[in-house]
Amino acid sequence: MTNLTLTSEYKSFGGKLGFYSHASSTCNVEMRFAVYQPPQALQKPVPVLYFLSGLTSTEENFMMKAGAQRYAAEYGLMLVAPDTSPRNTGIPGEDDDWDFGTGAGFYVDATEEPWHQHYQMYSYVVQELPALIAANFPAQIDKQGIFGHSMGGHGALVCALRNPQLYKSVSAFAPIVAPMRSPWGQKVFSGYLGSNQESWRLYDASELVKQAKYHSPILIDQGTADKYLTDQLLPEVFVQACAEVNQPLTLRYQEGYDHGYYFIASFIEDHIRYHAIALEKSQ
Ligand SMILES: N[C@@H](CCC(=O)N[C@@H](CSC=O)C(=O)NCC(=O)O)C(=O)O
Repeated sequence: MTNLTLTSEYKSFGGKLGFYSHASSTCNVEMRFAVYQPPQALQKPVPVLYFLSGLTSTEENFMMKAGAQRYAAEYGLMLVAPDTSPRNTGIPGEDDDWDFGTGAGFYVDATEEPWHQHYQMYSYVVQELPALIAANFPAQIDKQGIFGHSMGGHGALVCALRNPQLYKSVSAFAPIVAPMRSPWGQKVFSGYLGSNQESWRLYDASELVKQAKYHSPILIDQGTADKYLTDQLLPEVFVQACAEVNQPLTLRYQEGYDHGYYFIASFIEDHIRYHAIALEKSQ
């Protein structure tokens, strides 16, 4: 494997789950990610589905808790889950808050010191990681989809809306769809991007969708018992933005579900099927 260290590997649903580390040229520090290769990948290259996790998560949470491998094996998709931030960078205070710094890279390219040198999660996810996947795994790199949860749902929407040619499908669980209006978003954008809110717009799905519609319908699941629903997630802002530009959106409010992985696991099959169909159809 070029430039990758395999740290552990497990057989799962006839396929292979591996955890990897590597020296990242984008984040200038060691980065980690997980890859699930379905059994079909033994015979031929398969489409790739990236999952971006939420605040405090690592590359492990999704693979351990979502129950996704069963469906990835059924539909023949490779799953890739990166860590949520650089770690152990030496930046003073990087571990002080659970919603800023370590575990909270927010999928932006930081422009502010001292974060700028390492916190380049947008470029890492969109450029360096897909290049590593293409070089080291049996991946159909022209068939990539992306999804995520909460902070990672925000990241997935931003990556897809800014790079519709790279991502043929996008979906999210309880995403932060209007970070410029949410306390989490305002805190991290101030720290990573500075006070000029023009630069924040590049990382706000509700702003981006108004600039350029996405080529395919977007799927979002949102629990009604999610404690972050009304102050942090603000799905109604995205609904309004999509309506303004006639962007097809399926937003499903799931009665009684909270923000956690029991919710994600309940609807993971729908999301994987949605991506499998879209990636199969894509050119
Ligand atoms: N520590 C926090 C709770 C953090 C939390 O709920 N993280 C979510 C994502 S929230 C938005 O991005 C998560 O996915 N956690 C990982 C998991 O495995 O559940 C607190 O004390 O409130």
